[in-house]
Amino acid sequence: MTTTVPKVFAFHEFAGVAEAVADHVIHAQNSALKKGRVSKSRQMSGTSLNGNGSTESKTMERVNSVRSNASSRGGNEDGVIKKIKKEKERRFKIALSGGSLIQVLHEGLLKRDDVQWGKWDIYFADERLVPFSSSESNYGLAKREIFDLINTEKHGTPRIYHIDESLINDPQECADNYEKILIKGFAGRDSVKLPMFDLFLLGCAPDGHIASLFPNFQENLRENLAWVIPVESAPSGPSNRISLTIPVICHSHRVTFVVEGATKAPVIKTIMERPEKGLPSSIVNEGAAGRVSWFVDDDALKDVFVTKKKYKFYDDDNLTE
Ligand SMILES: O=C(O)[C@H](O)[C@@H](O)[C@H](O)[C@H](O)COP(=O)(O)O
Repeated sequence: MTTTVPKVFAFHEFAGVAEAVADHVIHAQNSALKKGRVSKSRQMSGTSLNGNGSTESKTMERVNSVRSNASSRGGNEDGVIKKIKKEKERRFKIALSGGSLIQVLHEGLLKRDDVQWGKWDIYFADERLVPFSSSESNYGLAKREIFDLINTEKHGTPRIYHIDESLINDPQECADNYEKILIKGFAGRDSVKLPMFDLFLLGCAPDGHIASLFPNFQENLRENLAWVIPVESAPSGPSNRISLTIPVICHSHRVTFVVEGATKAPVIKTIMERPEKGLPSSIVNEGAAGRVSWFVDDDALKDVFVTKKKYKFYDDDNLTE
């Protein structure tokens, strides 16, 4: 394994992590939707976007203006109109992990006014096979801490793709079913070898697991066919789970780790300084090289020898990406 150094953004405290992660997520959203020109990057109030992200009237205004310009020039406007409509249909595909990441997103995203929730397709990086009402359910936690708190009238309703709760007693069936949900959402397996998320958000546990991929479960880490696998006898937390696989994570447009707290310092040290140990995060740092960022607080970076960067907030008003 070659050593690939990801971008590591360091923060003095938790609040800083939450704000920066929210900004990073919204930039990924704007890049995916190419809507940067509509929103103020750190807008906390002002004109909001409706459930379809761009307002219906804005799109129609653009379509009408293309029509009248084209007809005054005697040109064919169809191609341009198709492009505008296609842009309107774009969606932001994101995968969420569970754990403390959900609290970070709660703190950072809910106060931002430029989240186009109505254009989000939300999937889960992994799920613990417990009822949604359990405090251990990733979907349940995200629902209570984020989805239920979105002002959907103002920002629209995201499409949320979770596991089928009726299958929690059968990990293989549950994984297969969730894979089918992904296949449907990503235009079918025949046409895409791997789904491509715009943004894949991960935490990292003190034992080194990411999503539900545990360091000593080598077979799971080597899986290269399935998009979703069952995980049984997990060494921490609920023992039955499902997880998206390494190739799916690494195929994402952006992969972002969010890690805080002193208990994580030893594992972060190993990930950053000893990639040859092959911890799941090191595999991702290598497999998605150039697309990986880490948002880490100082406590988790204690005694870690790595180049730290200061996060710069985006100004998406002039987004051209
Ligand atoms: O269901 C899971 O176990 C999570 O998806 C898992 O991968 C999580 O991201 C890490 O355990 C970190 O969790 P903390 O941030 O809470 O330590």
